[in-house]
Amino acid sequence: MSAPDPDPLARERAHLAASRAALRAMREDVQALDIRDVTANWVNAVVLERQIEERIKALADLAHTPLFFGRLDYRPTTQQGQRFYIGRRHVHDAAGDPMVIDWRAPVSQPFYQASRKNPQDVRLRRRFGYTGGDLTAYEDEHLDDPAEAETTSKLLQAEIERPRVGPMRDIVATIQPEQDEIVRSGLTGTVCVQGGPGTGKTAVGLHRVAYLLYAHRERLARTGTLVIGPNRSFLQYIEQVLPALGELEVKQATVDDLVAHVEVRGTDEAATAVVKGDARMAEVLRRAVRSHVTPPTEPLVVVRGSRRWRIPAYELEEMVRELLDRDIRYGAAREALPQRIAHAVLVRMEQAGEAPDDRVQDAVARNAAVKAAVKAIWPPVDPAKLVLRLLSDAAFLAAHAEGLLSEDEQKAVLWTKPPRSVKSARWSAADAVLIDEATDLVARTPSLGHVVLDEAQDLSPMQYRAVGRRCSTGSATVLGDLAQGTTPWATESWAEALRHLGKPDALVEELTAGFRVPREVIAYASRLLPHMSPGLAQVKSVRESPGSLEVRRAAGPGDLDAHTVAACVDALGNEGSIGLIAADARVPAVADALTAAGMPYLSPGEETTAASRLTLVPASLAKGLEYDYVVLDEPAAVVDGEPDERTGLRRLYVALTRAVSGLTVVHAAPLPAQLT
Ligand SMILES: Nc1ncnc2c1ncn2[C@@H]1O[C@H](COP(=O)(O)OP(=O)(O)OP(=O)(O)O)[C@@H](O)[C@H]1O
Repeated sequence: MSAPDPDPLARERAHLAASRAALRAMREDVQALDIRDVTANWVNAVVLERQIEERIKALADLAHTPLFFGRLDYRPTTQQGQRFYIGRRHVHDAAGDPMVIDWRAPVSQPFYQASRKNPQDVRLRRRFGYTGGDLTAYEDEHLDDPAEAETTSKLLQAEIERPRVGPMRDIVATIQPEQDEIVRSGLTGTVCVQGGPGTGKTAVGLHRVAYLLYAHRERLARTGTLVIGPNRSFLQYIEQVLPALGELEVKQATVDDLVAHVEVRGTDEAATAVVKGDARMAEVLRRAVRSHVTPPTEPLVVVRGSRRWRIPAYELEEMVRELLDRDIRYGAAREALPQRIAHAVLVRMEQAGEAPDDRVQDAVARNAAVKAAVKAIWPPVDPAKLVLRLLSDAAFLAAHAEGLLSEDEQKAVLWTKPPRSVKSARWSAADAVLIDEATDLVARTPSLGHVVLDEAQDLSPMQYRAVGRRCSTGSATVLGDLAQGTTPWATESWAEALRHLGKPDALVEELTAGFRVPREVIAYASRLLPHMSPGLAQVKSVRESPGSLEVRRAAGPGDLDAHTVAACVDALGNEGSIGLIAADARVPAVADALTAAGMPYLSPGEETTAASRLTLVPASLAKGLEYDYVVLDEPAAVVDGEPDERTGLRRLYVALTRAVSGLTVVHAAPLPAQLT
């Protein structure tokens, strides 16, 4: 046993200073690189220079981001009793010895996983607390001391409650064991995470990407990674997390962005969108695309020089049948057909004693008669025009929907006033997904290496398919909460969703510990659960914050705006961000009331700053977002804003679960009965 350290904090600060100096030296080394001798040409030099610039950027020492946040001391018997500092990036000294280890490295894993039950050879785990950029505190767990009492980390609590300004931040310092398991699960498997509000699904998904990029950098650099979120404001909210972890190459998109083949200007009735989003539409489209193939009835005659070569109809038909039977895209088959025909011609030439070479084969494939035959047998299909016809031409739809869609369902998807052209059509979001499916039937959509799909519960089967084809040869992280499904087609079961995604073997994990919402607030919101998602467990909040919930009643509807504004004024008395959530229909009135009171406010997605902390959030955009304090205006209006009660209650559940530190509910109308 070594003697107790008289001033541990000073020693840790010294290590921080030394690590910073080492990082500076690493940066200076890169800056001093002279590439004149090693680059053969100008292009090489430009590429190398860019890489060097990126490396310099990656080695920046951000004053407000702690360089390390943890320390592991191994037992003397393992890792030679080594001590590792865990941080956001790897730092080494002049001799190449590590000063800080990347949180994603295998030796860092016990920082997240080791417990008294399974210490994983760790003797001491130390967590560091920072104020600004200064190391100001630490917390120790002696994992080999059975007598030491199990306590919840105060630093974790402080980290969660640290007031929010600006976009979402990373959680590397405090990833929990069950979260870490998902973060570090392998690249080849798809993981689906079911978790109630604030259980860290989004955080886990983003950290998993960072981990996978570390562990499989080259492969993913080649194939690409993508994070899919429900809307722009959500993507803006999360966009800083990966760059803060040093990952700058991950793309972000909504599902609508992925399928933007046409301009979306129209909307569908719920019943129509449900049918258009149903997986049976995929089969309707498949049939419709393949219906363009017309089996040949005439022989094909190819003239070359003085000779004529004849391919009989039955032989052409065989080629067509063979191409149709294979899992090959319509467009690829269309390209293969002329080559098949040319091959048949060449066989005949050989039989006639000619010795054609490869150039002849290509020439025959490009022969006008062959081209004309292919055009007649296998004409090009324009995906948007095909969908336009399906939705306009009742007979065409009926022919391909036979046995799949009922008459009523067919009626539901048909346009009452068919548009004249693809350009003039008022395409809906669901139509764009149909066009994406048709596009993929014609030409295979390239697959990425890994896709994170957040708020997945809201996708239709056809949307799952659209996402699935973008990771058909890669893997996915699917994140969602069945209780927060608010679309008419929201999924009721992950098994079904994963089937549509094309990943039926995905592992489904559940997160149950709630980090965002205080206990009192989650208990209040969970009263809705039995009425909208029976069977789903209530989130267990890790945080007790008495006094975090307040319900205020206005004397009458005329007083509601004033009460809501007053609640915002009170909330602004606290530090951090304030979200004022109101039913979409109430937003204009609430906005006017704020303006009249001289209170500036932001829209979701606009970054909160110390000077501007209040955001007015329509209930329909609240999903995935969070604020230190939330004022919820008129819950009954939030419920009434949806087409049915269950969706209304789910929307309310989302709105009630956005607060980190406090929720004030303001109402004039009676509260929904399920809440009281
Ligand atoms: N291990 C953790 N340490 C610190 N903070 C955490 C941890 N896990 C989650 N959080 C925080 O809890 C909050 C909620 O996390 P997140 O938004 O990822 O939850 P979610 O499950 O996606 O929620 P929702 O279902 O509402 O979208 C965030 O502020 C996140 O940073």
